Amino acid sequence: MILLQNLAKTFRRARVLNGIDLAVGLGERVALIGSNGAGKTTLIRCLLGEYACDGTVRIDGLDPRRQRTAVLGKIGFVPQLPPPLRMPVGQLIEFSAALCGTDPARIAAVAGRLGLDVEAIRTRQFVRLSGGMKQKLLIAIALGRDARLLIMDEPAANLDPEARKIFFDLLAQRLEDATMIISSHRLDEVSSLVNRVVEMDMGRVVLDDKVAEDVALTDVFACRIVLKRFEPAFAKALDGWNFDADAERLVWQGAVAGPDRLRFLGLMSRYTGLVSDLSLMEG
Ligand SMILES: Nc1ncnc2c1ncn2[C@@H]1O[C@H](COP(=O)(O)OP(=O)(O)OP(=O)(O)O)[C@@H](O)[C@H]1O
Repeated sequence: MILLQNLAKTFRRARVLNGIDLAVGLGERVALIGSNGAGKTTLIRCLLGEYACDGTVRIDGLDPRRQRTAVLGKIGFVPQLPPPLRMPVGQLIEFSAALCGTDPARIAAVAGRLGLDVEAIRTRQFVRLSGGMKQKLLIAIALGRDARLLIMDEPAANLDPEARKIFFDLLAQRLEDATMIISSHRLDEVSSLVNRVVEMDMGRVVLDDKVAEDVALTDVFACRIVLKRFEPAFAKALDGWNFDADAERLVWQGAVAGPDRLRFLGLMSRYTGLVSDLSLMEG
């Protein structure tokens, strides 16, 4: 469904994507993780055809630069930052619905589930809504249609906890019919949704893990983590995982149960700057 071959993107002289090869098939749900500036948003913008780039980008065999309308017709997209649209909310919903061939009422219904009363804000300019309200509306536009491909860039970042939960419930209802790419800083939040984790660092893919659904309930992984320096926050985060540390508290060892593996990696992804080595060995 998605094919990237030797994808590279340079802004002025800075190489931001550096030879990315990635194939995402039908039904795959990818968590795109990585620290700030790793290149996640740039990769997503290349997928949407917003940037000219080197290498190959194909969505269902189509080139998003040359066949932009056809490609965007397939994608429900939630951006990280809302566009500064002056259009009133009602008009934006009508416009988006017409563009995606869906019923505006479907969009309003999803917004309602997320706690956004569209009728009450119909005449307000989109740009004047709060950050969370904008996010809810953008999610409603992406989910209130039959897109087979959902691309979401930090979609839950501005949502309150209740809306966050409903949003993930809504996505869970699409597991059977949609291929997803969700960029997130919180792998623990998306781990129950995804079946593949792609981690980026400095414009490259540094981890590509498809095995989430193969991991048996009984699998146990021996884990060893080496830190560059000790930080109390790390020790606190490992509380409850039953890890032992050496005297300097730089080398940590323990066992991680198979089904907890993604949640554990999500936890570790918050400490990428601190970890110098991490191994998970199937026992
Ligand atoms: N339009 C642009 N012009 C110049 N540099 C850019 C532009 N967009 C992104 N960059 C640079 O590209 C690098 C990757 O940025 P990108 O937004 O893709 O990272 P990210 O992984 O999405 O980060 P975050 O988690 O902070 O959203 C950064 O160094 C950023 O400064």
